[in-house]
Amino acid sequence: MIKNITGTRNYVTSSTRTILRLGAVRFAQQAWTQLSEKHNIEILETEATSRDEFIKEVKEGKYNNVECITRTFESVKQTGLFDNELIELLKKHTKVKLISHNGAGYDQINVIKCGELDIKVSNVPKLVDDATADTAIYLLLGSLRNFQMSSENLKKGLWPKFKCANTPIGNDPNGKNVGILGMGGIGRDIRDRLKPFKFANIYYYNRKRLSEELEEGAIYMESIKKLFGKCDIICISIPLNKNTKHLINDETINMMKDGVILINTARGGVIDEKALKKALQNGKIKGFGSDVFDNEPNVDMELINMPQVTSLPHMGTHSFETMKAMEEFVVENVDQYLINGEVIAIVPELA
Ligand SMILES: O=CC(=O)O
Repeated sequence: MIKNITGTRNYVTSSTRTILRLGAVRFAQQAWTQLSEKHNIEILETEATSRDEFIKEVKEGKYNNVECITRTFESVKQTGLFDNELIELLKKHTKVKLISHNGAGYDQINVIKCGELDIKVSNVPKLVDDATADTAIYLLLGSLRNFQMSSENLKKGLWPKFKCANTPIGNDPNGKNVGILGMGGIGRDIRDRLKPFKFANIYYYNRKRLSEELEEGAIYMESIKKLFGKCDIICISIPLNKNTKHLINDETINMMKDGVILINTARGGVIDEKALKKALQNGKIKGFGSDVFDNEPNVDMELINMPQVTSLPHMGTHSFETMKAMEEFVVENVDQYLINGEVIAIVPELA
């Protein structure tokens, strides 16, 4: 008899299903316990603190019986990316059939390779939308009004000597055009939150135009160029993949209006940060509000320290309710897989 990590006692028999759980469980202990009570499972965790150590464990056969892997965004520190090398190794040294990722964005996983090797990948759509859209609104208002800068100036003691602690005068949303690049669940939730702010128009670009019902008054632009040419503020909410890597670069920044404000709650890799810094320096981009950065958590401090930048350390879904729901959804995907080999949310590339 083994004592499962969840505390339930299961016998490991030939029918025991093995799960490798990567990354901390903060709020879904009960869901994991219920899973252990429902199925005859064994849950393993890694002791690796680096990719090299993890690969060693895999090669030594520690995970030979693993059928499902659950992972978090942060567990990349222990395993590195789920790239070709790691996926091939896992295929060779385990029985992996499912990777259940805790997050909407799954750019850390080469899902195409997984598909080729008959490994399903599930993610967490929808549940992240509200918290991420809230974050976009915070960044948008903060960028328009220079709130982060004012707070830093306040801490530096620039008040009362200077009015508003010497913060430059900001702008209202009223009458401006706002654009949303990527009109999936998060983009649509951003649109809904933007409505009360009296923008002149809410434009969007998406690979496919939405039905009128789903558009809910947002105006479709047929190209990124048209969207960028119209908007005073642009919110980015597209996934990172090989087509969107550095989509915001010198050329596309040139398509934008002078003095545009850019908001990113998607992934840092969508923006070429060299081009971004240049555009912030020469004023083409007036403000940048972002929750995500290239090479995070080792971010470019020169960019972070620019006064026009409103920044957060990737905390779009960092709220109790959302994190709990996301963790529980990962368990639901595993449950479904254990029942019939399917998952609730397969990533679109493998659907
Ligand atoms: O970044 C957060 C997510 O992908 O869910």
